[in-house]
Amino acid sequence: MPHVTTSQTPAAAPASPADSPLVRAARGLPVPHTPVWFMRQAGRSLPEYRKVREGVGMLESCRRPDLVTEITLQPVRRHGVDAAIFFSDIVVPLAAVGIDLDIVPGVGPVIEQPVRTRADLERVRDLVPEDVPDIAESVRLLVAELGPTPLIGFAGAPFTLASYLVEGGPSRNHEHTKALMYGDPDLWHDLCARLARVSGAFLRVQARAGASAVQLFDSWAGALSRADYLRFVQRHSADALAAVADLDVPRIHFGVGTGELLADMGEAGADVVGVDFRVSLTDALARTGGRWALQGNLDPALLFAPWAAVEPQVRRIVEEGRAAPGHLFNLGHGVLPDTDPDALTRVVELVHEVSAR
Ligand SMILES: Cc1c2[nH]c(c1CCC(=O)O)Cc1[nH]c(c(CCC(=O)O)c1C)Cc1[nH]c(c(CCC(=O)O)c1C)Cc1[nH]c(c(C)c1CCC(=O)O)C2
Repeated sequence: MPHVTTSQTPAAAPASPADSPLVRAARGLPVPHTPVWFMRQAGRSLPEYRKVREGVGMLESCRRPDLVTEITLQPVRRHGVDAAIFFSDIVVPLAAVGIDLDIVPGVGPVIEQPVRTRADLERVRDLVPEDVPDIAESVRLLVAELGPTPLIGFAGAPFTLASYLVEGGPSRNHEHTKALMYGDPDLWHDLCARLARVSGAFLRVQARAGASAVQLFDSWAGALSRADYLRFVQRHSADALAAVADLDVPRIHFGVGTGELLADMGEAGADVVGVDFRVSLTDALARTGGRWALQGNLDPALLFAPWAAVEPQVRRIVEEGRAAPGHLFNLGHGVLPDTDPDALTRVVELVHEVSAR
């Protein structure tokens, strides 16, 4: 691969998603500029999103290829980000295998009957491609529309999915989850093994249909001690990531409050470790020993501050990212619903400008 010259400005399009700045940075290859995308870039911060979602439930919208493609493309058109993230939700594959759940606005996923006993486990069956033909169709439509811009597929990690299933919904303390983990480790590992298969199969459907990278969201892994992560969780996330190991798509592994787990999350089989806003990229690099590319990590709440305050933080993160084997600029967690979309567009422009080489 020839070194990309400085004449290649951010506006110069790569030939294919596999040669895009995002995929190259994820592999630790030289890039014309630091790629940037935002978790939850598709969603309520955009008026055009709210418009197309009017009167359509969240889960329904995730299963309609016309809506999935439109919503996924909206932030790419508006912000000029370096990747699209597939519009879906971490609970979509759970619903697809028949678990009765809903996504309640302002609350999140709510499970009709929590999974807490051996008998409940039977409801967590394997996901087969025939369960989600619409997902593969949406990915194919998107890949055709996106041209050289890569599409990132994703899934929830076993621990985060287990937390929703065991608690029955969003939880601050994850007490039922931890009670199960410690009270019946065999049942816990069986549940997570099933979830790893669901998660891995969902990633695989997206990658086989043409997604150029995948992200495993273990959003709530930061609720665990390192010892518990290693004992109860890491192997299952590794299994989910291993499901796409043969497909040549870079794998991003992200969690919130996981500063103590960054190397362990890399060890699970990632190419890129996601860093939230609590740990600087410089510290994250020291903690991971330069073994993985890094993704992150502007505090999403900072986007509510005046631009004059945001700008130096964006510059700092780009600078810190230069020392990493590869850097994918992102927020430290998802875009907050009331974010001014123009602030996101400005961040994209600034990242491209200051990182152009
Ligand atoms: C934990 C988690 C969930 N879902 C997801 C995670 C992991 C990422 C994270 O840590 O935030 C992942 C997710 N959910 C959604 C996406 C879309 C793609 C993107 O990032 O742009 C992605 C990647 C759409 C969504 N998922 C959800 C929305 C909002 C629903 C709506 O628009 O009505 C969107 C756009 C709903 C959802 N789904 C979930 C929550 C906590 C919520 C918020 C509930 C609320 O505040 O209303 C579960």
